[in-house]
Amino acid sequence: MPIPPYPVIYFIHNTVLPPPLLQTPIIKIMASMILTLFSLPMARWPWTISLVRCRVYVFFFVYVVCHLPLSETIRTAPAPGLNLPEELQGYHTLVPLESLSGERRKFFSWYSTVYRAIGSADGAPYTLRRVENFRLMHQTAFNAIEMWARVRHPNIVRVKEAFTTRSFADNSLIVAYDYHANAKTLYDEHIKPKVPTFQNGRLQAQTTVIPERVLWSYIIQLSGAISVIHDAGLAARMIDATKVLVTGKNRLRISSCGIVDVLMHDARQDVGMLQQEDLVMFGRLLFALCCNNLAAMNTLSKAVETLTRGYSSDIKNVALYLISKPGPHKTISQLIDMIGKNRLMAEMDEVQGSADRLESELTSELENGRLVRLLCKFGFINERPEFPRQPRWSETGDRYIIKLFRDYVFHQVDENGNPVVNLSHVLTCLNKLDCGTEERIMLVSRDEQSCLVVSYKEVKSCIEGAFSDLARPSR
Ligand SMILES: Nc1ncnc2c1ncn2[C@@H]1O[C@H](COP(=O)(O)OP(=O)(O)OP(=O)(O)O)[C@@H](O)[C@H]1O
Repeated sequence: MPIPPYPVIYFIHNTVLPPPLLQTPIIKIMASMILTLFSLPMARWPWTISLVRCRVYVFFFVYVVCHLPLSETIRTAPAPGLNLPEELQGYHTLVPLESLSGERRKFFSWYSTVYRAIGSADGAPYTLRRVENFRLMHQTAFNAIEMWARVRHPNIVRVKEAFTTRSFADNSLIVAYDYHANAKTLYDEHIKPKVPTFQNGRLQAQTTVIPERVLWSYIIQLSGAISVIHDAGLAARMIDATKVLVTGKNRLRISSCGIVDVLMHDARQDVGMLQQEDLVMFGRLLFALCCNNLAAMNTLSKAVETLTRGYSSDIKNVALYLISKPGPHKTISQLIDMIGKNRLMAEMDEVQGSADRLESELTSELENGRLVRLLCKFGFINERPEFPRQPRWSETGDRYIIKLFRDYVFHQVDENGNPVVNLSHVLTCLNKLDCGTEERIMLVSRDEQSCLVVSYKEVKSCIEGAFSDLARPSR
């Protein structure tokens, strides 16, 4: 079935059905029914459905089915009914990453919304933070964004660019960032009250206590990020549980960098002072995480008490140091010294261990990729209906070996004639084929009239020959 061109899908998506219908379970059921229908032989299709109409429906429902499980990972459909611009200075397919209904918190004095959008230049997803009704007074406000765009750190969400636009029917400021699928804020991950669950037969509120080991990892990651920001002559100005993202297992990234510099451009402030404020904000964040409460610092003595109950004196010292009075010796490097080399080494070991785990996962995916490529070649070569009478593809030609090998791998039967479905046999054969080993196997035709002894190496060269023959533009 040909893949429908994007404009067709887009047209159907936007015109045929009202958007809310796209989300309903009934559509899912209808979609699977139509797909089943399509998979039936043509003779059994209801006569009322013409081939063309059916194809349109199928394209549409395949499209809907593909897009229904919209998750943080896959957001490809433009958000319906929100009147979002279709194109925004090199971005398209805007999808809000937060609810636009209900009470909205202000971002400083402005309302802001975060969208995921696709960059037209590279097709990659980006995050756009839009500040509503913001009038840019001086173009120089974007100088800071240029400095931020040069900052690269694994614990900072990369700033891409900033621009103003009237595409939302107001004066909006847009700052574009890298997009991290499935990102949650620290607030959502640890502080937001969770739905109560049944435990030991009773409905109980869920509390999340962050283990001390994880907290140290957070402290180390954020210290590294802040250190790079301060070294670049900048200040983060937004170290807050709602602005630090968790993008993987305990992996933190400071988001929304640079935006405050643009918003507050006119109130020029000393960078040194702002960097001192970063440290205090970092301390507040630590208290919020340890006490499970964003406003923990409002009653400091209680917050210190809670922290002391749950964590070591080293954590308490770090938190108190961060919220202490600014001073020339209060710096992020001083904090890194306080963390100590043992904890830094432990974090490094953890990072290397996790890199090893990822690499080994990736290696098995590579193996899978090789096997899928081989299977695709098989699919292309076997049972080509257009060559039944050509000698090379006949029962005596070299392509016959491929057919017998396919039977050897997939169509073996036991002594009672029952199919043998043995995945490890298939994988072993395909791996030997991929390596082209010298090991020889006996291939027997289905009528047992012909029998060939060949090596995997020979089968491999037959397959490669047949495939390159097929792939040649003019045979
Ligand atoms: N770079 C990013 N990549 C992926 N998701 C992001 C990115 N930045 C923000 N998000 C997601 O967008 C959502 C909204 O972000 P936002 O900063 O507005 O958080 P918030 O909790 O709604 O804060 P506020 O209450 O201040 O609006 C969050 O769920 C966050 O996970």
